Amino acid sequence: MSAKAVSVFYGDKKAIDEVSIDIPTQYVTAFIGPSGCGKSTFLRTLNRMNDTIPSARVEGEIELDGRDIYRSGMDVVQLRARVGMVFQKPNPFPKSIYENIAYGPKIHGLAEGKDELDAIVEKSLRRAGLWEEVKDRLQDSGTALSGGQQQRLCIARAIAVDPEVILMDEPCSALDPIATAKIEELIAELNGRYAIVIVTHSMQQAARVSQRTAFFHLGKMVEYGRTSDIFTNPHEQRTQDYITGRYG
Ligand SMILES: Nc1ncnc2c1ncn2[C@@H]1O[C@H](COP(=O)(O)OP(=O)(O)OP(=O)(O)O)[C@@H](O)[C@H]1O
Repeated sequence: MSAKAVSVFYGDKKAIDEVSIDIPTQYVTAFIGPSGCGKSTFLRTLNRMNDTIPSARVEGEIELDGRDIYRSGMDVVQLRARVGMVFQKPNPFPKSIYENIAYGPKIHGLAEGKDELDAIVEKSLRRAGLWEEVKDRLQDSGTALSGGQQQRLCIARAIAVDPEVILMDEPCSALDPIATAKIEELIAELNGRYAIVIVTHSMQQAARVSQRTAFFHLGKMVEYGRTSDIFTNPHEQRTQDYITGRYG
């Protein structure tokens, strides 16, 4: 995916100012920066989640496989399958574990029959590291799982429709350290198969899970580069100030 000179407005207020970035498939990209700098706003432009906010307006270009995702005629439901999203708070459907995963492949016509659907459900749950924990209770409600399991269920749900990109907006902020560690391990396992973008407030987490980091400040992307460089040798004073805890 790539963004070129993307600005986002809420009414008259500019929340993102001409951000350009390439999001490569082979890396996990972390978005960091102080609260309110626009990380989530920018993340949501990447699968047009901002369309759901009436006052939001996007300028610039965002391409997926070389085609503008804001072009007229773009099927947004299809787009959100190709660019999946995992939110701060796990949000499984109030349906069975099985249905949480099967729903997407069904509506997108990805399975021919029950056997194929079963196979997608199993593969997605395995990939999300949840299969062993739930294989004997696939008909239980997804909402009855622990918070960490629910978040892995949401990741499995995103995987089930075979996305190219997975966007994660602070996916561990509602989880305890053990559940957080599991999600981080999972991100490492998924790395390379999908382009992953993660918004995080934890610089330790960004350093652990990502290979590329973008630092945002006041709606601008101040610096982007290898995560190791951003944390050890940033070029910009504002990045240096943030990572050394001077603000944020
Ligand atoms: N729905 C909205 N309507 C109006 N303004 C909004 C809306 N959502 C966000 N904003 C404003 O846009 C700016 C960027 O917010 P955003 O949530 O993207 O920042 P963030 O860096 O993700 O913050 P945080 O780390 O606290 O989640 C803020 O000034 C915020 O108040």
